[in-house]
Amino acid sequence: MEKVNLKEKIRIIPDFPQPGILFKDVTPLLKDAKAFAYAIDQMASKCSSLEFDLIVGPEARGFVIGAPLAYRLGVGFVPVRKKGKLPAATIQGEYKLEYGFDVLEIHQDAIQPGQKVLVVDDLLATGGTIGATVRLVEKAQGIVSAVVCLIELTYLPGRQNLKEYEVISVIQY
Ligand SMILES: O=P(O)(O)OC[C@H]1O[C@H](OP(=O)(O)OP(=O)(O)O)[C@H](O)[C@@H]1O
Ligand SMILES: Nc1ncnc2[nH]cnc12
Repeated sequence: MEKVNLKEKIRIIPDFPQPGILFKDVTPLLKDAKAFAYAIDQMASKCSSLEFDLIVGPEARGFVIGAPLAYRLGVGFVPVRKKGKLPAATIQGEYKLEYGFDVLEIHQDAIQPGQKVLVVDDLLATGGTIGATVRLVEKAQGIVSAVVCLIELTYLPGRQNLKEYEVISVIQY
């Protein structure tokens, strides 16, 4: 596939959603068919040597990236959602964001004990969201093979906060 400069497709919005945050807006990348396909293919190729049975991704941007990656890699997708959205029995975990707190949930029966999981999101900042997602996978007795993100903010301690896990990213700031 023809190379795409993915950084050119990411728009940086200063002071969103609060002062001091440089928000990395992936919507221009998502609406560009070639860039979106190239981004998913780049993520997929970085996963080629890993063993996994499932992708787990957190709401909302983790769905937009995790679901096409699951399709591309030929595995199923399991959603992790913000509190109160999943209909069946759940496991819950609290987490801290670069800009706030929230609770995430996964269906209790979404992962079979021992299944290998790739945790996927659009962006790794502090690692709060992915850390909470990893904890939910492990509470469900899944095994985290790796954490895979499109974007990594290397000026924040996401990778350090996930140091027990392999962390893969395609674009770094
Ligand atoms: O590494 P962290 O500090 O946890 O930050 C990264 C998370 O923040 C964003 O999600 P957000 O909570 O803004 O929700 P959204 O996907 O629903 O927009 C992003 O999509 C990641 O999930
Ligand atoms: N700086 C940032 N840009 C986009 N999404 C984010 N999630 C957490 N921090 C973010």
